[in-house]
Amino acid sequence: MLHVTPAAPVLVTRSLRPNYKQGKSPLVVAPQKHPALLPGKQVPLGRMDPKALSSVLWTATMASGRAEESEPSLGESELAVNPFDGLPFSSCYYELLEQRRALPIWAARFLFLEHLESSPTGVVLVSGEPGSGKSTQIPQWCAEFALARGFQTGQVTVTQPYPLAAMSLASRVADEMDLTLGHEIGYSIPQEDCTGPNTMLRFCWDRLLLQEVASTRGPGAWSVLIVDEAQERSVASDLLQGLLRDTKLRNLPGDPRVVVVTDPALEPKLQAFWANSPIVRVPREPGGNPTLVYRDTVPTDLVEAACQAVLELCRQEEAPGDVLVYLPSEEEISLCCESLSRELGMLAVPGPPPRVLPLHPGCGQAIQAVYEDTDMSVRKIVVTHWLADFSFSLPSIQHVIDSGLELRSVYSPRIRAESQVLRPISKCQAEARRLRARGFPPGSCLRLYSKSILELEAPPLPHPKVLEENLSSLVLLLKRKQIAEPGECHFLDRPAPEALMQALEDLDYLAALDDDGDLSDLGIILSEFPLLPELAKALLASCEFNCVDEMLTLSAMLTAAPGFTRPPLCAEEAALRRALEHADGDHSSLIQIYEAFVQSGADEVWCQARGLNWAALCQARKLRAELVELMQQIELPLSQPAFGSEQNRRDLQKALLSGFFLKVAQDIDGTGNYLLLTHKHVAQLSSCCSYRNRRAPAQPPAWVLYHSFSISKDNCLCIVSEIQPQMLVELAPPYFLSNLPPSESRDFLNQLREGPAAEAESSSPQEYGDGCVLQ
Ligand SMILES: Nc1ncnc2c1ncn2[C@@H]1O[C@H](COP(=O)(O)OP(=O)(O)OP(=O)(O)O)[C@@H](O)[C@H]1O
Repeated sequence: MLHVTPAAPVLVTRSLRPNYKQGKSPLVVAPQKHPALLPGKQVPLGRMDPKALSSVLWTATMASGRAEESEPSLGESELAVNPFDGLPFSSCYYELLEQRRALPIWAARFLFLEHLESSPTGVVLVSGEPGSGKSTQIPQWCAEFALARGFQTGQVTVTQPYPLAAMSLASRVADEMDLTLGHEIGYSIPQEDCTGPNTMLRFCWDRLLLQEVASTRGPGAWSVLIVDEAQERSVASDLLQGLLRDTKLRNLPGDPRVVVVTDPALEPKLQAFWANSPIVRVPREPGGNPTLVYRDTVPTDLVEAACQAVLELCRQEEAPGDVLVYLPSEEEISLCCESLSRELGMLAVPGPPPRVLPLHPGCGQAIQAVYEDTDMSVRKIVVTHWLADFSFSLPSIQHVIDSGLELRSVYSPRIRAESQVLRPISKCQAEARRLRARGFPPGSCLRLYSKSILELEAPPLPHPKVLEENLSSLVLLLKRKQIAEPGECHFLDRPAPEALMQALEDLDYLAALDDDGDLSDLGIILSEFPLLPELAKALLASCEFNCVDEMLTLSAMLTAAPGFTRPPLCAEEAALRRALEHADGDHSSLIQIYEAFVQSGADEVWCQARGLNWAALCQARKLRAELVELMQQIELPLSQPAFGSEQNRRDLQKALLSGFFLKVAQDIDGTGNYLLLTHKHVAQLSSCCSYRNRRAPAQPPAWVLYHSFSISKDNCLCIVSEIQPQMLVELAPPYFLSNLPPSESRDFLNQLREGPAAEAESSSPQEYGDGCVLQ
């Protein structure tokens, strides 16, 4: 619930406020908050009649009305106060207001506000093309609506499918509303909560909101919930909509509203899903269509083809303007940026060389650079992938180069494996990319593929992620607080029954469910952690095995820094990296890398020299601190660091096996062909695995535990450590072992269980028996 600070009875100078924005007039004024923000002056709950609505909307949204008509003189600006903080608008506000009013969505403002007030379902749909102003303007109008109602049911929350988009939008909207980021406007993304007690508009990663809703943490109430970028079909966005439609999340007092924002391509599906809800269609931008060119064949080297196309544009004097390049993956973005930076520096064209900017999740906060207007005479080349299909609208783009492919991770529940799938983008994404080059004058869009590929191979809409992800975390959340049975919940597209069954089975093996299929006490604790269920289980088990310190590091590294390395660029880098490898396997190497990183003082240059992703390691450090806090809140014991001792090595193995017993493989012929116990699938160690890099003639370990299995390029096991089968027998639930598909490995394990292990168990219950406490 939002706590609104009453107006202070003293004079306040704006310059005294933290994060005070440039450009605001340093006037000394008495705060003049909107009456709804003053104590005892709140607008009554419930529906308002249309006249009251228009009067309240006028007051709330037109408190800045003088401002919106035209930029006032200095004397007038002293009168025009921001209704959200009672302070005069700055000159920046008026500049941005001009830009806002030019957005296509501005024409639909009053229609939207009317629907928000009067929608019979409490839900409003908004459909408009990328760049029309949906993500930046709708939240502001909802904040005005909520202000008119006194924020009685909480803040306005906007979900985004990508954390970086949430962060970037919050910063932009804070500027547009002339408010302070971290105060009235905030954002919540993994390991970063930039909100305060007075935050009334919050941009939130959709997954995080779902986690908050399911757990006991977080606000859990809102005046308006905006589900933005619904066409991205993230699991959390689809699920939130399902729960909202089933009114599982809408039994809140005070008539909270829901706004679902989408690209026009998903509009028919959403309209059917949200029957009887009004829809606001944003008028099309009047800009001309870009010239569209197809290539007859898909180039074998996409990076090279994209670079050549950029260079060609830069050589043409008649083709000024910024360029947006779409490639399939982060790796290709990096290669393309490196190559372009090299070649553009040597290009013989007048003026300064263009600026090359990557735009992908690994960029972190640096992502905002794509919006910064440095020198207008410097051309910007932004290289990106699916992240900028619908988010990150850049107004200066004139030319688009579209590879037409995307690399996505797809999970197969049958073999519990991720695969990296290179596939054509959907027609909807191709159209969104083309529209980025609309404008005055219209630019160009080069598709590095043929028209027939688009027509015959591209699906109409982006793939729903609920059909492509491991659902165990989702099912855990649904079971929490008994929000809904996964099978009963309405989804825009129902997840495959096989995927739900596998998720339930995995949770059952982890002892997260009780005999009735409800969440067990252990399951409730697991659901509190922002970790994969098996990793959360390993962390809990580490309390039993006295290795919490190391497991915390490992959990943070496995979650926040999965892509923390790239293949070494040179022999020196490879040697420095090899020095960080640990003889006990990849998990211990991760701990060792983290500790060395902390010892270096989180030094970026130290990371670069070893080919380590500095931003990912910083993220891991933040997550580790968050996990420590969570452990303390739940009153779980912490332990002293003991990394490197023999006892600690064994303890870590036990803790890991308690969560990851489903991910064990045996080398069946002594040559590195590993049989996955759960599916009888054979895989090899990944080329990054420390066991592969050992000096010959080292033998690969006979039994391993792996973190993930990918069938994409090389059918490989990633992040692998040796285990003892005896330990597996002791720590995995007995019925898991009996349920394994028939194999020599299974027979061996069952023999171990029935034979000496049983004796060992009875004679030495302390050895491995501790794990049973958690089962
Ligand atoms: N983080 C930002 N920094 C600066 N300007 C921004 C930022 N985000 C959006 N804008 C500006 O706001 C305009 C409207 O973008 P907005 O994101 O609201 O459109 P949209 O319809 O939601 O498109 P999309 O679906 O791509 O998000 C853009 O043209 C851009 O100029």
